[in-house]
Amino acid sequence: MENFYESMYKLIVETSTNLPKDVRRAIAAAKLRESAGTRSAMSLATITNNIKMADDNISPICQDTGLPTFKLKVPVGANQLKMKEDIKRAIAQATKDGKLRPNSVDSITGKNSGDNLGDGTPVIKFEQWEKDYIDARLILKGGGCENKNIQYSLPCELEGLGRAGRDLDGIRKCIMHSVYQAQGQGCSAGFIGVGIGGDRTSGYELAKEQLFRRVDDVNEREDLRKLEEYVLEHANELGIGTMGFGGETTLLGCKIGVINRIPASFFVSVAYNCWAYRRLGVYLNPETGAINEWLYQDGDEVDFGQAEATSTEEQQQSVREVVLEAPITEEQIRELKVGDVVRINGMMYTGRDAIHKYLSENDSPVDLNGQIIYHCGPVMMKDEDGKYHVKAAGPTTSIREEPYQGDIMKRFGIRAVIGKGGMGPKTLKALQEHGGVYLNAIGGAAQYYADCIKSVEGVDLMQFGIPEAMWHLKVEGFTAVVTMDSHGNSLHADVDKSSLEKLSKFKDPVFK
Ligand SMILES: O=C(O)C[C@H](O)C(=O)O
Ligand code: SF4
Repeated sequence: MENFYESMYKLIVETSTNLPKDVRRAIAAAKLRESAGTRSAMSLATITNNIKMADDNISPICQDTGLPTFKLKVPVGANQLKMKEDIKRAIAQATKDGKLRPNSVDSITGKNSGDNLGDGTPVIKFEQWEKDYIDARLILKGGGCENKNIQYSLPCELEGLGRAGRDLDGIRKCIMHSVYQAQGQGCSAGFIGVGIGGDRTSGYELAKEQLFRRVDDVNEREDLRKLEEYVLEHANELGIGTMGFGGETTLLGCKIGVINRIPASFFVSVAYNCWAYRRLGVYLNPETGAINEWLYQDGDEVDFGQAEATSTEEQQQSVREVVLEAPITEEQIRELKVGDVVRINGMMYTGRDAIHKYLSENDSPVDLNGQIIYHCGPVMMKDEDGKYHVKAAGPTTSIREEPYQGDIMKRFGIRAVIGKGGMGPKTLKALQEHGGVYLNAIGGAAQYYADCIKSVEGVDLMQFGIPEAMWHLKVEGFTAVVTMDSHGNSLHADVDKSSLEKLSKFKDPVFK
């Protein structure tokens, strides 16, 4: 097994940096469907650009490299203890090399282990089989989409859809609802794995197992094949679109599996995966551990078309572009409206969960008056001179900061926050009262945004670990869309409302 460590290192690096071809094909098809010039089309262009940049830089597609989860099928007699040790070593090395973000934190204290190793991380699952080779697969599923997983216990009442009973049609309603409730927060357009049956644990297990299926495979069960096709077609009629901006493509894949249950329980478990669907696999020689074959990567190179979606002159004119540089005044903010595209130059400060809690109880280490907060936990690398360089830096889900955001903006005079997925009524009210704006960046576009960051000018609160620290970033041409303005408008609230109306069209029974 002399090559096993090296094979696992390659599997980790490829999974983090090289999006599988079956996923690329689904994204390319979605890009063709969106009308040029819309916000969704522009977002998809940024996404495909980002995928290419990750290829070229061999850097993480998204900064959140998730909870690494390995699934291995091994011949009888293979030494699982040795394999586990090699996998852990490869994880630590890939983290050191900036291919994975240090993502393993103590659940209670929040202390980051720094190397992605710790109790329960990474997840490694073994199964024995009769074949004479090793099948090793890895999925890097980030936190934003993981938080949008959902489990239904049938029968239940669902917003928009009414009663979901204990039958195929009830299952259909749950799956449609799961896509609606995710909105853009799991970085749509997404992929879902569905597990029918089992208990709460094995149901989710089965749902996640479905994410290892190929995007273009066909379910062997006729009833489930029909259900998969139905969901894929109709979920795209909800109008949630890329990043929840509205549009034609909300879902890129739906895979459903079923296992037995016990009479009292009827679970439908849904695992939501963002467009940055990073899962790969290899077949290995069981003696040496060398890679014999890569999975999911067959077929031609995928051409995403032009880097920028073309738009008609009329559409271009309807999108207003504004350049902002901090410190920003209240007047500048009041001029911004939902739909405006903002290009930012100059300074911004990262702040996510730990910083928001900290700022709610303490003074800020820097003057934030007129400044911009970026909800982001980057991947950083230190060079020999002790200088930090950004390896990946896309936005994180903003709604987690909802309890703090409005108060913090008012207290410190912050004028703009950048994140993804939108925020709730409390923040919207604060934006209106204080004169603030919420800017939506494209989730997962970590290479694209890293490229806009010209230098790291400093860092505070490093005790929270790399992703949670407050990084002082100097940016150029950092582009985001105003989705909540200081006049009480929220694109997120609008899309939520209209998609709920559309969801209710799927109330009537379809599968008898
Ligand atoms: O943790 C992050 O950087 C992002 C996270 O995956 C999210 O989607 O919110
Ligand atoms: S930021 Fe978006 S693309 Fe990245 S892991 Fe989170 S949900 Fe996925």
